[in-house]
Amino acid sequence: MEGQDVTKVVLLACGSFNPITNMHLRMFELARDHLEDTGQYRVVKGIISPVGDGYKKKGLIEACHRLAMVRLATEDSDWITVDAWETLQPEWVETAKVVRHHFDEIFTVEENIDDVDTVKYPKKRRIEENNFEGSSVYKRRDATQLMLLCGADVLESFGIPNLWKQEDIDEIVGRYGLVCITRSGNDPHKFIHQSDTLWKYRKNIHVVPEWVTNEISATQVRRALRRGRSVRYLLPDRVVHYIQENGLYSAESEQKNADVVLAPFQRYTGASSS
Ligand SMILES: Nc1ncnc2c1ncn2[C@@H]1O[C@H](COP(=O)(O)OP(=O)(O)OP(=O)(O)O)[C@@H](O)[C@H]1O
Ligand SMILES: O=C(O)c1ccc[n+]([C@@H]2O[C@H](COP(=O)([O-])O)[C@@H](O)[C@H]2O)c1
Repeated sequence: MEGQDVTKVVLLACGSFNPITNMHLRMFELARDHLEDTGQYRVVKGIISPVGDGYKKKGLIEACHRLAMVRLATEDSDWITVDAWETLQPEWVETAKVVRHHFDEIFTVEENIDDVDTVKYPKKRRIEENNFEGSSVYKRRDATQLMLLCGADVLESFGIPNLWKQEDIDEIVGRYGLVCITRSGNDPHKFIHQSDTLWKYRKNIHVVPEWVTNEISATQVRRALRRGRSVRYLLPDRVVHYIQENGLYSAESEQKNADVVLAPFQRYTGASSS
């Protein structure tokens, strides 16, 4: 029987998924094992949220295809799902807003369950902490916690000057929590140590080591496809077939958005989108 102090967790992964790879799916398995090993959490759901076309990153193919591939990739999973809300927004949505949207969805469902329960039990209100200090996110004991799941490159991108808004980092890490999968070339522990913000919220950041070095990246997959090389076993078979049937990822598609001078996420940095 589950202990009183086990917190239910929903994991949310945001990214281009251009295309989804086996490593994206593996991230969820690694994160679930790591969190559940602590005895403090039970992971009840994983959500993949592909970025919309408004992100305008170079080489980003149409959202409908990226979404279809994630659907095929998660078809057999009994806990990892795809959510199209972010993907279908006409403009790029900052990640903090995406996390907030999903939190509100979970909150609404739980409040509705509470409303039904009120007939028998007094209504339990969720009390949000106004400041994000400390590790506990919500005072209501049975509330589901939403955590952002990402690779160490995304965590380290918090340090790129003006790329992320400071208040968004505070909200994501301080209010919700982060699960970060190590990636070769990144040192999340060192990065957390060197950032005052991340150090302050370190109890909300779960760093998950990937012992089997697995450097599948969507960039490498697109490159292989452009060159007519096999990508079998890097991606779920159904995704490989979808790419073949729809003739996705060519030299031409890699030039998509190449003429975009300043993509929305580069609004402050002017950094290259390639
Ligand atoms: N090999 C990997 N190890 C750990 N995390 C990964 C790995 N590949 C992707 N991720 C994480 O998956 C999430 C979504 O990633 P994204 O769609 O940008 O894939 P990507 O392979 O990094 O893409 P690209 O090569 O196009 O930049 C991000 O949080 C990213 O850090
Ligand atoms: O919210 C932000 O300010 C922000 C700034 C840069 C990147 N992001 C998100 O980080 C993810 C990065 O994905 P990718 O494929 O560009 O590595 C994607 O979901 C973006 O929406 C978010």
